[in-house]
Amino acid sequence: MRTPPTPGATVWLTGLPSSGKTTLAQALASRLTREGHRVEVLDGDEIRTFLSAGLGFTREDRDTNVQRIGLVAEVLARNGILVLVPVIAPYADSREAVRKRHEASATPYLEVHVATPLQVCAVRDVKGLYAQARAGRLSGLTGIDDPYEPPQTPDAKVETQLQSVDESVTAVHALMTQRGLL
Ligand SMILES: Nc1ncnc2c1ncn2[C@@H]1O[C@H](COP(=O)(O)OS(=O)(=O)O)[C@@H](OP(=O)(O)O)[C@H]1O
Ligand SMILES: Nc1ncnc2c1ncn2[C@@H]1O[C@H](COP(=O)(O)OP(=O)(O)O)[C@@H](O)[C@H]1O
Repeated sequence: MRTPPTPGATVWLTGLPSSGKTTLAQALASRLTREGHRVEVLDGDEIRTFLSAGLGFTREDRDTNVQRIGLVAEVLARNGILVLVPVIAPYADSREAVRKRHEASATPYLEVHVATPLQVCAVRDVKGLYAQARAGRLSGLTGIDDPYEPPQTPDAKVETQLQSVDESVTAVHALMTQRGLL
């Protein structure tokens, strides 16, 4: 007898720039793929090059970006894919709308707060954005002079400043298993 297929799901990784969203999503995707799952990573930078081309970083544009990504994620997840979304999504109401979209189709949705402290993110500064902001060459950087509303009740909180990438992957993987998604 065939075992029933596991459902798809969206796992949204929200957090500051350089918090570890992309690294965690890619490492988790590799593990899930090795385990035989169908996985997609909706990478913020790639989405902004195509699906959200032309959008900037005003509140309105970020909301539009997040809702577009939420729609694509829900469509994929509803059709059995595990969708990992490493996107800042700084506004709580915008994240809530994405959760509601998933609830409306009974599609599993997990919100993971990649809760690396700002000071650690600013030292990592993977893309040099914090340095640009310090030098006065970039304004509206999330966490510096643009808001980041931390999730009040995330499904998980990942403290990457205290863990290796493997440990963070294991934590999210364990949550997905516990919720019956794997
Ligand atoms: N002003 C400003 N604020 C925040 N981030 C900025 C900004 N300008 C460019 N970037 C780069 O764009 C990436 C964020 O895109 P997202 O689509 O994830 O952001 S959002 O959810 O629409 O707010 C983000 O990627 P990550 O560093 O991977 O988070 C940044 O590299
Ligand atoms: N436990 C961890 N999880 C994820 N990233 C980590 C962790 N520990 C250290 N890092 C490092 O933090 C940086 C995060 O960068 P990135 O994933 O591009 O962040 P973001 O996508 O949030 O902007 C990478 O250099 C990564 O190697």
